[in-house]
Amino acid sequence: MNRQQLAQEIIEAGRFLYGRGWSPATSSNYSTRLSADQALLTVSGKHKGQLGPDDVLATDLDGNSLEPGKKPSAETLLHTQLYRWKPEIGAVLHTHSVNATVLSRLTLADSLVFADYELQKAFSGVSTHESQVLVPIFDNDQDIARLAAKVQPWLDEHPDCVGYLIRGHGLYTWGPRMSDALRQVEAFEFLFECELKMLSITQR
Ligand SMILES: CSC[C@@H](O)[C@@H](O)C(=O)COP(=O)(O)O
Ligand SMILES: [Zn+2]
Repeated sequence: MNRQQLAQEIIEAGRFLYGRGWSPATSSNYSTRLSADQALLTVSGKHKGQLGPDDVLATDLDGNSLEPGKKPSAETLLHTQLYRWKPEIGAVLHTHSVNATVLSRLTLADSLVFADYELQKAFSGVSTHESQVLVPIFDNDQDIARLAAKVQPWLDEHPDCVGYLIRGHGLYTWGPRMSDALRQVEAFEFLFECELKMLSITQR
Protein backbone atom coordinates (compact mmCIF):
# COMPACT_ATOMS: atom_id res chain seq x y z
CA MET A 1 0.00 0.00 0.00
CA ASN A 2 1.25 3.49 -0.78
CA ARG A 3 1.31 6.42 1.65
CA GLN A 4 -2.03 7.79 0.45
CA GLN A 5 -3.75 4.45 1.03
CA LEU A 6 -2.15 4.02 4.45
CA ALA A 7 -3.21 7.55 5.41
CA GLN A 8 -6.73 6.69 4.31
CA GLU A 9 -6.72 3.64 6.59
CA ILE A 10 -5.75 5.88 9.53
CA ILE A 11 -8.49 8.39 8.64
CA GLU A 12 -11.12 5.65 8.47
CA ALA A 13 -9.89 4.07 11.71
CA GLY A 14 -10.30 7.47 13.38
CA ARG A 15 -13.88 7.88 12.13
CA PHE A 16 -14.76 4.42 13.42
CA LEU A 17 -13.02 4.70 16.80
CA TYR A 18 -14.30 8.22 17.45
CA GLY A 19 -17.80 7.06 16.48
CA ARG A 20 -17.66 4.26 19.03
CA GLY A 21 -16.66 6.76 21.74
CA TRP A 22 -13.20 5.26 22.16
CA SER A 23 -11.20 8.33 21.01
CA PRO A 24 -12.92 11.39 22.55
CA ALA A 25 -11.73 14.98 22.72
CA THR A 26 -8.63 14.69 20.44
CA SER A 27 -7.30 11.77 22.50
CA SER A 28 -5.72 8.68 20.91
CA ASN A 29 -3.12 8.17 18.22
CA TYR A 30 -2.87 5.74 15.35
CA SER A 31 -0.15 4.55 12.99
CA THR A 32 0.74 2.19 10.19
CA ARG A 33 4.11 0.91 9.07
CA LEU A 34 5.26 2.92 6.05
CA SER A 35 8.35 0.82 5.33
CA ALA A 36 10.86 -1.39 7.14
CA ASP A 37 12.23 1.63 8.99
CA GLN A 38 9.47 4.25 8.91
CA ALA A 39 6.01 4.70 10.42
CA LEU A 40 3.08 6.93 9.43
CA LEU A 41 1.50 8.46 12.56
CA THR A 42 -1.21 10.92 13.47
CA VAL A 43 -0.15 14.54 14.01
CA SER A 44 -0.52 15.61 17.66
CA GLY A 45 -3.73 17.17 18.93
CA LYS A 46 -6.02 16.38 16.00
CA HIS A 47 -9.70 15.48 16.36
CA LYS A 48 -9.67 11.78 15.53
CA GLY A 49 -13.12 11.74 13.99
CA GLN A 50 -12.15 14.46 11.52
CA LEU A 51 -8.68 13.45 10.31
CA GLY A 52 -7.60 14.50 6.81
CA PRO A 53 -4.67 13.44 4.59
CA ASP A 54 -2.45 16.20 6.05
CA ASP A 55 -3.00 15.01 9.63
CA VAL A 56 -0.39 12.23 9.40
CA LEU A 57 3.38 12.37 9.26
CA ALA A 58 6.28 9.99 8.67
CA THR A 59 8.76 9.20 11.44
CA ASP A 60 11.76 6.94 11.72
CA LEU A 61 11.58 4.06 14.17
CA ASP A 62 13.41 6.09 16.84
CA GLY A 63 10.39 8.41 16.83
CA ASN A 64 12.05 11.29 14.95
CA SER A 65 9.77 13.29 12.66
CA LEU A 66 10.73 13.15 8.99
CA GLU A 67 8.38 16.05 8.20
CA PRO A 68 9.48 19.31 9.84
CA GLY A 69 6.56 21.61 10.47
CA LYS A 70 4.24 18.83 11.62
CA LYS A 71 4.09 18.00 15.33
CA PRO A 72 4.27 14.24 15.90
CA SER A 73 1.98 12.55 18.40
CA ALA A 74 3.15 12.98 21.98
CA GLU A 75 3.14 9.18 22.21
CA THR A 76 5.15 8.48 19.04
CA LEU A 77 7.75 6.43 20.93
CA LEU A 78 5.09 3.95 22.10
CA HIS A 79 4.27 3.25 18.45
CA THR A 80 7.78 3.10 17.06
CA GLN A 81 8.98 0.76 19.80
CA LEU A 82 6.35 -1.74 18.64
CA TYR A 83 7.49 -1.55 15.00
CA ARG A 84 11.08 -2.10 16.17
CA TRP A 85 9.98 -4.97 18.44
CA LYS A 86 8.33 -7.04 15.69
CA PRO A 87 8.79 -6.58 11.93
CA GLU A 88 5.39 -8.19 11.26
CA ILE A 89 3.52 -5.39 13.07
CA GLY A 90 1.89 -3.17 10.45
CA ALA A 91 -0.54 -1.05 12.48
CA VAL A 92 -0.79 0.28 16.06
CA LEU A 93 -3.87 1.82 17.70
CA HIS A 94 -4.07 3.73 20.97
CA THR A 95 -7.54 4.51 22.32
CA HIS A 96 -9.06 6.23 25.37
CA SER A 97 -12.36 4.53 26.15
CA VAL A 98 -14.31 5.01 29.37
CA ASN A 99 -14.12 1.28 30.09
CA ALA A 100 -10.33 1.03 29.59
CA THR A 101 -9.89 4.08 31.81
CA VAL A 102 -12.17 2.87 34.61
CA LEU A 103 -11.05 -0.78 34.60
CA SER A 104 -7.36 0.17 34.66
CA ARG A 105 -8.02 2.37 37.70
CA LEU A 106 -10.17 -0.19 39.51
CA THR A 107 -7.59 -2.96 39.02
CA LEU A 108 -4.98 -2.51 41.71
CA ALA A 109 -2.69 -5.21 40.26
CA ASP A 110 -0.13 -4.62 37.52
CA SER A 111 -2.04 -6.78 35.06
CA LEU A 112 -5.42 -8.27 34.32
CA VAL A 113 -6.22 -11.68 32.91
CA PHE A 114 -9.01 -12.63 30.52
CA ALA A 115 -10.04 -16.28 30.86
CA ASP A 116 -13.04 -18.34 29.71
CA TYR A 117 -14.30 -15.78 27.21
CA GLU A 118 -14.98 -17.10 23.69
CA LEU A 119 -14.14 -13.64 22.33
CA GLN A 120 -10.50 -14.05 23.41
CA LYS A 121 -10.13 -15.86 20.08
CA ALA A 122 -10.30 -12.46 18.34
CA PHE A 123 -6.72 -11.93 19.55
CA SER A 124 -3.81 -13.00 17.40
CA GLY A 125 -2.48 -16.41 18.44
CA VAL A 126 -5.44 -17.31 20.72
CA SER A 127 -7.44 -20.37 19.66
CA THR A 128 -9.51 -21.31 22.72
CA HIS A 129 -11.44 -19.78 25.61
CA GLU A 130 -9.40 -22.10 27.83
CA SER A 131 -6.30 -19.94 27.35
CA GLN A 132 -5.44 -16.92 29.49
CA VAL A 133 -4.78 -13.51 27.97
CA LEU A 134 -2.50 -11.49 30.22
CA VAL A 135 -2.75 -7.72 29.83
CA PRO A 136 -0.17 -5.60 31.69
CA ILE A 137 -1.16 -2.27 33.22
CA PHE A 138 1.58 0.37 33.33
CA ASP A 139 1.22 3.43 35.52
CA ASN A 140 0.62 6.56 33.50
CA ASP A 141 3.59 8.85 32.92
CA GLN A 142 3.82 12.14 31.03
CA ASP A 143 7.45 11.23 30.26
CA ILE A 144 6.82 8.94 27.29
CA ALA A 145 10.46 7.87 26.92
CA ARG A 146 10.40 6.70 30.55
CA LEU A 147 7.08 4.91 29.97
CA ALA A 148 8.43 3.23 26.81
CA ALA A 149 11.43 2.06 28.81
CA LYS A 150 9.05 0.31 31.23
CA VAL A 151 7.02 -1.27 28.42
CA GLN A 152 10.01 -2.68 26.50
CA PRO A 153 11.14 -5.33 29.03
CA TRP A 154 7.56 -6.59 29.30
CA LEU A 155 7.33 -6.95 25.52
CA ASP A 156 10.68 -8.73 25.39
CA GLU A 157 9.58 -11.17 28.10
CA HIS A 158 6.08 -11.69 26.63
CA PRO A 159 6.42 -12.13 22.86
CA ASP A 160 2.73 -13.12 22.62
CA CYS A 161 1.49 -9.87 24.20
CA VAL A 162 -1.52 -8.53 22.24
CA GLY A 163 -1.92 -5.21 24.00
CA TYR A 164 -1.45 -3.25 27.19
CA LEU A 165 -3.21 -0.68 29.33
CA ILE A 166 -1.86 2.55 30.76
CA ARG A 167 -3.62 3.22 34.06
CA GLY A 168 -6.28 5.92 33.90
CA HIS A 169 -5.22 6.59 30.31
CA GLY A 170 -5.98 3.97 27.68
CA LEU A 171 -5.16 0.96 25.52
CA TYR A 172 -2.40 0.08 23.05
CA THR A 173 -2.91 -2.81 20.64
CA TRP A 174 -1.53 -3.75 17.24
CA GLY A 175 -1.57 -6.23 14.37
CA PRO A 176 -0.13 -7.06 10.97
CA ARG A 177 -2.82 -4.92 9.26
CA MET A 178 -5.08 -2.08 10.35
CA SER A 179 -8.06 -4.45 10.24
CA ASP A 180 -6.31 -6.74 12.77
CA ALA A 181 -5.57 -3.87 15.13
CA LEU A 182 -9.19 -2.65 14.85
CA ARG A 183 -10.52 -6.14 15.57
CA GLN A 184 -8.35 -6.29 18.69
CA VAL A 185 -9.56 -2.88 19.90
CA GLU A 186 -13.15 -4.15 19.56
CA ALA A 187 -12.30 -7.39 21.36
CA PHE A 188 -10.61 -5.52 24.21
CA GLU A 189 -13.56 -3.17 24.55
CA PHE A 190 -16.01 -6.08 24.69
CA LEU A 191 -13.90 -7.82 27.36
CA PHE A 192 -13.38 -4.60 29.39
CA GLU A 193 -17.14 -4.15 29.47
CA CYS A 194 -17.71 -7.77 30.53
CA GLU A 195 -15.14 -7.45 33.32
CA LEU A 196 -16.69 -4.23 34.60
CA LYS A 197 -20.18 -5.76 34.56
CA MET A 198 -18.89 -8.84 36.41
CA LEU A 199 -17.23 -6.59 39.01
CA SER A 200 -20.38 -4.54 39.50
CA ILE A 201 -22.43 -7.71 40.08
CA THR A 202 -19.97 -9.61 42.26
CA GLN A 203 -19.06 -6.63 44.45
CA ARG A 204 -22.64 -5.77 45.37
C1 LIG B 1 -6.50 14.95 24.85
S1 LIG B 1 -5.69 14.19 26.18
C2 LIG B 1 -4.86 12.80 25.45
C3 LIG B 1 -3.40 13.05 25.14
O1 LIG B 1 -2.75 13.58 26.28
C4 LIG B 1 -2.72 11.77 24.71
O2 LIG B 1 -2.80 10.79 25.71
C5 LIG B 1 -3.26 11.24 23.44
O3 LIG B 1 -3.72 10.11 23.38
C6 LIG B 1 -3.23 12.08 22.23
O4 LIG B 1 -1.99 12.73 22.08
P1 LIG B 1 -1.49 13.19 20.64
O5 LIG B 1 -0.27 14.03 20.90
O6 LIG B 1 -2.62 13.96 20.02
O7 LIG B 1 -1.21 11.93 19.88
ZN1 LIG C 1 -3.19 8.78 25.05
